[in-house]
Amino acid sequence: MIYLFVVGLTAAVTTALPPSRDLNALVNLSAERLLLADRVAAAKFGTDQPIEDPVRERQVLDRAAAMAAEAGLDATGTVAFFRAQIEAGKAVQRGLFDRWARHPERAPEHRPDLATEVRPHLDRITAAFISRLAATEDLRAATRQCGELLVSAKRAADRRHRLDPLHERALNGAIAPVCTG
Ligand SMILES: C=C(O[C@@H]1C=C(C(=O)O)C=C[C@H]1O)C(=O)O
Repeated sequence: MIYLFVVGLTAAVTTALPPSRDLNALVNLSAERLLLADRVAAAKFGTDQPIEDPVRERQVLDRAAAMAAEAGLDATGTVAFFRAQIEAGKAVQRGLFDRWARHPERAPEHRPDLATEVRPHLDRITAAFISRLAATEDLRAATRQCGELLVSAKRAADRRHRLDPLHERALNGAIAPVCTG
């Protein structure tokens, strides 16, 4: 009950954004989430915590679906969008594990705490995503306009975050569902 109230309140606040004319903020959030995968990987590398955690994934997707419903977004499409974010994030984690195993000198020295530091940040990004998905609902269709806006937003995010090939490829996967309507 309290949970539903909090979800409702969050959605009411997060959907208050005016409609967007571009996809820049949405794609930027995807890039930010992928950069956070570096901290997720740093939290897990050298521990027995696996990259993939199906229980946590279910929680992320269920929360996104609940928030989508509150915001009047299509739950199936929203879950597909978050599934793409999760898969892209795991691809980054795998790439970093591989890199750090081959070059231990490049492995992070600090191990952030997944539960208290990193996942709360990911949860805030989920709420921001819902808000941005609602603000871009009109733009996100299988149209040429959406495709062009997506290419432009992707270029802007690549430049802004100076993404390396690992993150750049992952971002391609993360934004693939944006123009599927
Ligand atoms: C980010 C994590 O790693 C993986 C990716 C997840 C995600 O992108 O939300 C969730 C669980 C894990 O499968 C995590 O464990 O929190």
